[in-house]
Amino acid sequence: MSLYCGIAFKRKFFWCYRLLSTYVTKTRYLFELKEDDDACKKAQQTGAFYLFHGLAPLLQTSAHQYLAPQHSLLELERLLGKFGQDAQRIEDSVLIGCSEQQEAWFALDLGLDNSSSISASLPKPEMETELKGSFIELRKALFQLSAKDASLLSTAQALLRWHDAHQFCSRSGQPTKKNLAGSKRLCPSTNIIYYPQVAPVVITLVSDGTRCLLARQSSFPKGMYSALAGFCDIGESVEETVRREVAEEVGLEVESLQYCASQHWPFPNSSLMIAYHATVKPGQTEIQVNLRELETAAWFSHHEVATALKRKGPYTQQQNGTVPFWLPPKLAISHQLIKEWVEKQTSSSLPA
Ligand SMILES: NC(=O)c1ccc[n+]([C@@H]2O[C@H](COP(=O)([O-])OP(=O)(O)OC[C@H]3O[C@@H](n4cnc5c(N)ncnc54)[C@H](O)[C@@H]3O)[C@@H](O)[C@H]2O)c1
Ligand SMILES: [Mg+2]
Repeated sequence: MSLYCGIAFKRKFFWCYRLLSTYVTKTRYLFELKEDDDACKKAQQTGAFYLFHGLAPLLQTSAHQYLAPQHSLLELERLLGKFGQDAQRIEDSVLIGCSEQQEAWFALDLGLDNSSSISASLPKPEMETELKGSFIELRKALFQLSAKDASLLSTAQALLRWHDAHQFCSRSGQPTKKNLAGSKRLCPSTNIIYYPQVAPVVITLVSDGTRCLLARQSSFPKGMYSALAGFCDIGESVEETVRREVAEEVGLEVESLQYCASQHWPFPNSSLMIAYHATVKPGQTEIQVNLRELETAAWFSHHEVATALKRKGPYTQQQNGTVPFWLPPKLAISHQLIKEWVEKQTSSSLPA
């Protein structure tokens, strides 16, 4: 063995036997389950299942919060048997993550009518009674879930929706087949592989140095304002999308940009929200609202925004006919963006 080979061998040996961190081990395990149907089938034996009906997750109520119950494979087989369904239906489930102890987590929709005959929709009220919970629209429940459940159920819903909408090959028109984990679909006649899609969306909090710009769409709950958001067009960088969206929606030109954070967002389909702080020139702040996109937009002072952050909507109309101005709840990235701006303004106004 040459000196070079000896060093390479030792390096390889060290690499294989080095203790991997829990995070790396978990990531590699999930990768294996996505690539290998047999490994995924084995993981289902000891895994936990989250149930959905027509894309609404099964939830149980506990002290002003919703909990997402998990079911074992055995419980699921028993449930399907009770409703005259074949256990083969479990193959429709999708992998959504795993615990640090490598317990794999799956999601299964019992209400979607699949192209295969084994997957007829199961009756919702009877299932709810049997499962001692309710299937609740994710949009209504999201902000009353723990951060972990919200993230898991958002991923699950996005993935289940994508599979439901991509059962046929867009080239051949033939049925596509999902791999067991649900990380892709294959058309057996053209060999085209389809992967779950995510739409990039920018969300921008515009500031003129002392105030920030917030807007409303008519579809928002009454009184709620948020930062400006918009889908990326094909061919654009995210920076270009920020500039275009701000110009399109409020008629202002962005001067500088600063990246804040990103978030998966399951509505309306599956978006990757990419959040930015932006500034406009102090002298160029006159808003021209694009009424085809927004109901209204306005500048708000630090004090107004800091006060609104403390309010928890949604609100109903008050006796004088007004609704208090409030902001999206904690789990939404717009909240994080606005909170960060408020904190930055507070610290920059403090004496050094
Ligand atoms: N998580 C948060 O904090 C947060 C806050 C605000 C908005 N959002 C999300 O951001 C998204 C985008 O905001 P917006 O509605 O102002 O976007 P927008 O300003 O781009 O306007 C929406 C319009 O864009 C078009 N469009 C282009 N590409 C699209 C695509 N891939 N999917 C759907 N429509 C597309 C449609 O005509 C649609 O009506 C919304 O879906 C909203 O749920 C999330
Ligand atoms: Mg918009």
